[in-house]
Amino acid sequence: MPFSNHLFAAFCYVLGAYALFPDCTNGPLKNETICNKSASPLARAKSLVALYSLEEKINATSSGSPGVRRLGIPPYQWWNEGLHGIAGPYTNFSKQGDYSYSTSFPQPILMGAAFDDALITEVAIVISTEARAFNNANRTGLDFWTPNINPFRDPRWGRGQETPGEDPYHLSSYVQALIKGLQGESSDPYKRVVATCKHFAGYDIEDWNGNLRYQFDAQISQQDLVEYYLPSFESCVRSNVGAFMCSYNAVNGVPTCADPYLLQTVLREHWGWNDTEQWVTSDCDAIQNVFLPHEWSDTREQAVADSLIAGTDLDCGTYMQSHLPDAFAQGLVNETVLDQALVRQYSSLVRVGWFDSPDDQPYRQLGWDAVATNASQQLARKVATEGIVLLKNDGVLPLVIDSSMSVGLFGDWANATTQLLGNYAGVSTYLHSPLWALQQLNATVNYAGGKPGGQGDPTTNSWLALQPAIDTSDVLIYVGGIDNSVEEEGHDRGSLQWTGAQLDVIGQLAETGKPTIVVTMGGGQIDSSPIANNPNVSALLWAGYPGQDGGPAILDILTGKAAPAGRLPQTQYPSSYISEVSMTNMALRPGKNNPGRTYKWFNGTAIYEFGYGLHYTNFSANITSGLEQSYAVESLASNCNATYPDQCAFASVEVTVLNDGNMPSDYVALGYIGGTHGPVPQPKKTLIAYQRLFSVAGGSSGTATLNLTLASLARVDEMGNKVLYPGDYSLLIDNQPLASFKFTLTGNEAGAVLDKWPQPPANRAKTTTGYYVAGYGGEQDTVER
Ligand SMILES: O=[N+]([O-])c1ccc(O[C@@H]2O[C@@H](CO)[C@H](O)[C@H]2O)cc1
Repeated sequence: MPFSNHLFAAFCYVLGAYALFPDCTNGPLKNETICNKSASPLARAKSLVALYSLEEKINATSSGSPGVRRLGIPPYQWWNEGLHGIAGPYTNFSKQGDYSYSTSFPQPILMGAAFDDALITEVAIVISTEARAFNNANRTGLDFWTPNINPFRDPRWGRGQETPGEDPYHLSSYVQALIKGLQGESSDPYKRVVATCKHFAGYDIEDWNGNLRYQFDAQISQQDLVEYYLPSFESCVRSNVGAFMCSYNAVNGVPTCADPYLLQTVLREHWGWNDTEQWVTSDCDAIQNVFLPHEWSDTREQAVADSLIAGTDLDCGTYMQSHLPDAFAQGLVNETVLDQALVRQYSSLVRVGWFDSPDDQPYRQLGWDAVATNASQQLARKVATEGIVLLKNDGVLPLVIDSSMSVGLFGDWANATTQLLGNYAGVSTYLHSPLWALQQLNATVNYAGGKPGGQGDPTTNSWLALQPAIDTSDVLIYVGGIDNSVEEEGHDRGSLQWTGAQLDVIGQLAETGKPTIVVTMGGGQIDSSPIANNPNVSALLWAGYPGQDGGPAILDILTGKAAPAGRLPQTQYPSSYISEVSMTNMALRPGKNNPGRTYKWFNGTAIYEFGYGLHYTNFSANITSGLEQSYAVESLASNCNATYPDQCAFASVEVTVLNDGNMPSDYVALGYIGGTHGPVPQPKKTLIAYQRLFSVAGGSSGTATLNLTLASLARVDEMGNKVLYPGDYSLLIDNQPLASFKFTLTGNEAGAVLDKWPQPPANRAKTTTGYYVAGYGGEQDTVER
């Protein structure tokens, strides 16, 4: 469906006065199993689907499901977004008054920089609470197409801002915390909302040199898939996430929405994702793309049949609605597969309580007073503050800003409004810019920011008069960087350099010799070496897209009201990096025309490394206890009986962190495994645990507990197996190896396999027949194509 049609559908939906929920008390279904609260979600959903005609079933494959009036099933819009607050094309914010706004948190790239998983759960609880309140007012749905957890592999990616960063362990841990807050505990009688892990898999190109996301075929080795592209998705499965979204691109020749290997063999069979109440949606219009431009299927009918059979249960769009009737007529698909898809959808709606009366569940009582509360406003500011990263400081920070001071404020972002939010934002409670925040502090403010739209202008013509503001100020603050005019959905960056005239202006400020502080914004890192290397620039901060209270959060850090402790969630590469590797090269390890990707494999020198972040004080980390010197690989592996090797404990390491300075500060302990073991080349180091410590007072210590499992030690072989290898191991905090934590594993050079990876079928050609499709409720079917 073209964009304009989606907009039209959104318009109709927002205007439509639909019934909210099926009426299981008085409606036509009241005596059916679907309304029986003591029956299982599977039995309830099956009973409903059994009442549908084929036409009604086909209609229900669309994200804009029309419902079935004769059965009292209202329309349901599945497409809802919630990346950093409720949002999306079908969420209805009033023009004013109740439900006219909600809480807008920072973009995930900044939330990821906080390395504070408990805080992410708190954020997600606010989002799911606000979602429920909006849903009760018929303004949004109960499932949300968030999180975006494709790892931020290449700094050019226009949507890296939507992710927590580049490291797969970090993403996996973050997403587990997030899903817990969005959905609630697995044991809860009702899910808060359904979360959707997207985009499965290998999706991280928008439009780079004519390589469009709708068409791109990502060539990924099994080793890189298991090591890098899939762990965050596996973490979703273990978090019992309710939905997955397959992506626009193909992986190794097969469009993901039509790939039974990814959707069935990996997702449901190998990882064990629930087969009866968890569903896969396509990305929007991705099923159409299976036909064109992928040309995977020869006809439109074949494309919808291929996708449904492969395991895509819902179509964002109307392509299945339009073409399934002919696919059935041509015998390309049977009703068992369609029933399976619908049973998954409706079981999921049972789990959020769609069919049950408001008295049965707390979430149906939530109203406007649960939205944008004081506590959620404070949380939005806190998470931004926790994420901000201090990259450079000659001692000028923290700044005392009082009425005696005259502060010059410059840059495109100084008076930012919606820029603060980044993409996939709803309507926020307010938008507090750095200028607004500075004006609350009682100092004299000399503002000379760029005008909106100045990003593309390589001159300072559109800027307010700089010189008078410079001359009358004691300290100069520049707030700039990039925004969604440079990095966005559908558009990757062509350069990692600062845009427009920004560096010229920063140079002009620094030349005065007055304290000059630069705050850089945006999701993808920009090469800030000219700032890092300029001795006249006193300080540099990175603040991502900081959300509705971004300005106050920045000022909290600048003034020392909060101490900086965020860490970069992605590598800041030199701008030459992008001429050394094509964006379409998915390999992580260095090789021909590839200097390697991420902190693990990049063989050049980063401007600022992943995990980098300064404080207003000094920390040193150490451990008091050592480890046994030697372990046998075989016995470690054979003693590990848990379903997942990372549930088998190896060691719990207590790291003592001393604050050597005066200021209290948070500190993020990032624990890495280093050493020489397993296949070559070796990664420089691998993040395996982290913990944020809070308010460690000057002169005292905090303790971080890093829980190491066998998965912390495992490496991935070329076939994608997770293997425990003999060799030398060390534990590092940041780049500092802990002297007393070194050990060896002994055993056969081949190591011991902890998790055997299912290989893709040798023949993945489109003519393959007889794809295996697991049936629901224990039955299994092989569907002939
Ligand atoms: O036609 N449109 O209006 C439209 C808008 C956004 C869009 O992007 C896709 O939709 C999002 C659904 O969650 C996915 O994250 C993204 O890849 C795809 C299509």
